Amino acid sequence: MSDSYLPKPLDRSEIVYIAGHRGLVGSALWRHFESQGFSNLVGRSRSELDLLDRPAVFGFLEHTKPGVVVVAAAKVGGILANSTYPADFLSENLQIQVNLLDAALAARVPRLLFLGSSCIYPKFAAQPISESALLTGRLEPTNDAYAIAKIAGILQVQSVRRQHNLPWISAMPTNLYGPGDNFSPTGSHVLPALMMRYSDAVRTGSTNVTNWGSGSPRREFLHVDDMASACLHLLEKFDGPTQVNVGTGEDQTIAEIANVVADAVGYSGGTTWDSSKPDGTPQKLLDVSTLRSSGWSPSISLADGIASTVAWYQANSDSVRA
Ligand SMILES: NC(=O)C1=CN([C@@H]2O[C@H](COP(=O)(O)OP(=O)(O)OC[C@H]3O[C@@H](n4cnc5c(N)ncnc54)[C@H](OP(=O)(O)O)[C@@H]3O)[C@@H](O)[C@H]2O)C=CC1
Ligand SMILES: C[C@H]1O[C@H](OP(=O)(O)OP(=O)(O)OC[C@H]2O[C@@H](n3cnc4c(=O)[nH]c(N)nc43)[C@H](O)[C@@H]2O)[C@@H](O)[C@@H](O)C1=O
Repeated sequence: MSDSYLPKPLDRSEIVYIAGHRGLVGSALWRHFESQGFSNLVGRSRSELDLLDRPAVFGFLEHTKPGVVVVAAAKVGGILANSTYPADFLSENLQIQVNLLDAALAARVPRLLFLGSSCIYPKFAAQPISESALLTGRLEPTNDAYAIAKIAGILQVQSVRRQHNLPWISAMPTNLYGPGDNFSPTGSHVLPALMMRYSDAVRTGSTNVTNWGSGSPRREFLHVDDMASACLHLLEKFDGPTQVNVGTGEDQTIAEIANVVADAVGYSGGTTWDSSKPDGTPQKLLDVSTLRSSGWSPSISLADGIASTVAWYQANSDSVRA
């Protein structure tokens, strides 16, 4: 039984496959693993390996034989994308993760980290949300399809542990942000959207900005470089069947966050709120005591993280993903 596995430092020459290595999280994982001395990182772009192509995924993992796999590939988007395209979010995410996990099992990959999301928890879970809240209540409708796919991934990891004795683990990140984010005006998460909107207002001299929803929902944000460091920490220090929450343990209202972004870009005009857009879940603050007690805590403050990401966005605004 995998409960007997003792987590240990990873061999820096181990083959580490980062699925989704060009995305927000995957690219941060790549940077972090490189900075920690890993010399055999493997990544494949979608044009090189479409993770929806099951035989191709099996062939790739059988041939590559990684010692570690991190599943950071998924169909990801903000509240509007999730609520507009639920069938795509459900189907693509189920296929990507089932293909990767089945192929990793066939290749007997010894260590695997599956990434889910804090939206797996019930809409009205007690705050802060502990890992034990999983499957105790109804999901938030704007992202229930995506959440169900992620819950299936957690269950698949737990099932492989039980049935096949492999020490695979799962982590549930809170809302993430940082360089390399998706800056699509309709598809992105809130922070990149605010950075674009307030930067544009300063550039064009506009004196009003309109954001989505009421501004009252509370969210917790973690810089993606901290997320990458938490992933390596978990791979080296944690083992167990229960998914581990990854966050800061602090949250703010969206209106407060909007003010931080406005200040970071030097915007001094007004802000209004478009109530025709969804608020989503009222609060999503993770209980991060499991991760903290394993010896990890974040190192990038929200103010510093927003300031550096704004600077990154302004330097790269011609070439960001949209
Ligand atoms: N961003 C966030 O706030 C949060 C993210 N997470 C989780 O973290 C993980 C990574 O998310 P994030 O980095 O933000 O997402 P991104 O959209 O930035 O990156 C996802 C990556 O997956 C790749 N991918 C998607 N579909 C396929 C496919 N069919 N074949 C090959 N590659 C594919 C994308 O490739 P391509 O670039 O070609 O599209 C991209 O590189 C996900 O599991 C997500 O659920 C969890 C909580 C919050
Ligand atoms: C990470 C997480 O991300 C998604 O859930 P979410 O936390 O609701 O994410 P969001 O970042 O899109 O919105 C946060 C809040 O912010 C408000 N808001 C204001 N103005 C904009 C705006 O311009 N864009 C967006 N996207 N939101 C805005 C918005 O109305 C909401 O109240 C999941 O679908 C799922 O993918 C998931 O797991």
